Amino acid sequence: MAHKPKVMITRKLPDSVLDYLNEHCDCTVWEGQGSIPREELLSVIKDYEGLIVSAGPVNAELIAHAPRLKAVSTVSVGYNHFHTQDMLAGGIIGTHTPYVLDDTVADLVMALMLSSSRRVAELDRLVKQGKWQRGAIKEDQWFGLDVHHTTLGIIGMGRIGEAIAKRAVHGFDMELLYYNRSRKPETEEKFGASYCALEDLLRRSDFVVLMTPLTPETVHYIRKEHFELMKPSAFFINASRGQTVDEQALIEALQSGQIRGAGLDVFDTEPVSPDNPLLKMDNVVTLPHIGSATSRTRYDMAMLAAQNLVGALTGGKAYVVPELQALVK
Ligand SMILES: O=CC(=O)O
Repeated sequence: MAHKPKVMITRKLPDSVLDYLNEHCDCTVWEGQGSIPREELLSVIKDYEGLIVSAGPVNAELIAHAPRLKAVSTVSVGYNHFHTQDMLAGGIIGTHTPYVLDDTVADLVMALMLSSSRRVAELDRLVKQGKWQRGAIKEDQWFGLDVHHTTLGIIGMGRIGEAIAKRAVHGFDMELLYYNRSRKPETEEKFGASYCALEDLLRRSDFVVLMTPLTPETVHYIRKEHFELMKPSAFFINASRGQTVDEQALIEALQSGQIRGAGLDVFDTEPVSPDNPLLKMDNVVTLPHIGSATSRTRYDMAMLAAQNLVGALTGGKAYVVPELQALVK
């Protein structure tokens, strides 16, 4: 019988994904609560050739404990937990799950825009608290701001940025500005989008959506001086990674009224600390990092991560992250 690579799976996966993996690999699944403790992972990883994760650093420390490791597959599109220099030096292939979540994350970004500007979460709380009584509150106190026919600025025009652009331009008649490392002439044509400098985008947008991946270059990419440029009526939406924003500067911009509100799916520290001031603000919609969390998309991501791992271990097809593609050429 052909050699089946030993694979460690550090998170729960659907049964049919496990069945697929078991056909190709000799699998061990972490059965404990939550994610596997680091010490536990470091102590068992020495026997494994493959690893499935969704968080936790894949770095020199882990690689030093893993003499047989060949590939790590993350069940996420973001791979900021991959220390790609260390992986390159160790010859460890890293894969991720692009494409399958683009529309689902774009839907959530629209939800954050709509719920922050139309005060959906805030007014839902108010109704449930029995405060919807005629005359008790002046109705215009509940008014929000429109999404349609306003200006959207997207920072980071990748696949998810494009899926947001499609909804915003074709569904909500929004004018689209974008800032990206490189210009995207096709996107400009398809959505009538204008490429502009970051500062210009911040000044002109009613909604600023941050979609840039977290890399060493994008840590605290949006800071105090950026919020200072935004309109007092603008909303800041983040569904990328919390560390792409200086969270303290965001808190201060919201407290001082420099911007009108925010829709956040990600935080500097996750799970977010219960005493984070953002949780006390009615003008901020807070979600627990659920951008891709629909049953179908999470299933597709799990299956793609499994296929990636098998592909990476057997020389087949896999979505290897760009920084590590040299390992499979
Ligand atoms: O945040 C989710 C992902 O990177 O897939």
